[in-house]
Amino acid sequence: MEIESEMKQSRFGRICVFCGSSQGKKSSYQDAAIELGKELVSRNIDLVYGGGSIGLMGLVSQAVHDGGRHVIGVIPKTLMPRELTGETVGEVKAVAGMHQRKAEMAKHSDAFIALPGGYGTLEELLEVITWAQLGIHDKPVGLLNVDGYYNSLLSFIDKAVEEGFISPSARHIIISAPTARELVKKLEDYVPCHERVASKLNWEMEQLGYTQEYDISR
Ligand SMILES: C/C(=C\CNc1ncnc2c1ncn2[C@@H]1O[C@H](COP(=O)(O)O)[C@@H](O)[C@H]1O)CO
Repeated sequence: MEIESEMKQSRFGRICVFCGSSQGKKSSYQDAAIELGKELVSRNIDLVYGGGSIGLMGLVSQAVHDGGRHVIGVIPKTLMPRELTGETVGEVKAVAGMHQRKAEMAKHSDAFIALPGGYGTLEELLEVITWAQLGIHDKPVGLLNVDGYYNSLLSFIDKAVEEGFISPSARHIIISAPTARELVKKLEDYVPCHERVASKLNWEMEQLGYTQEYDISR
């Protein structure tokens, strides 16, 4: 029993989940979103996500909310009408636009997980990977590779390493696993080991026009 409670003690207070605004064709994608929500609840981790109730976003947020953990949905004002994104559970943070949303989601999270999704999910995932590579943050980034959904992306990234566009140490930024339980366990154990382009710099997202309140490294 003691071992069980030790296992559930997380180093993360909040995890940001990127995922499809669609549900995907296979029920395994929907099951994985709910499983991930339950896994966060079992480890007392709160959720940060893109807001709304559509697609996998709705399933993961509902599962975390139903389990009694806090949910923060970060949503641009233009996407706030209910007919666009549905009802948001938990706390809603309204932001000016997509860039501010990503910075705000990152700032409030201790780690990131991508479930299956489309362009939006890929863009959010690749941005936090790029930020890790640059040394803007050193928060773990996980890919929930449900039913091999991300196999071709992982192969492409390996190809980019082979061809000299991604350094082998930066390849280690992405942590992947087929189930939520295995993935969160790996994220808990993650130690950053890539060479940062500009380590220990106090990034303030100046390039995006944000001030110190958007420093996501802390
Ligand atoms: C475009 C319209 C509705 C989409 N509604 C969305 N509401 C909230 N957040 C969204 C929406 N669409 C994309 N996102 C963000 O991107 C990620 C999912 O995108 P994907 O392309 O489905 O993978 C998600 O994490 C959100 O942050 C009106 O027709």
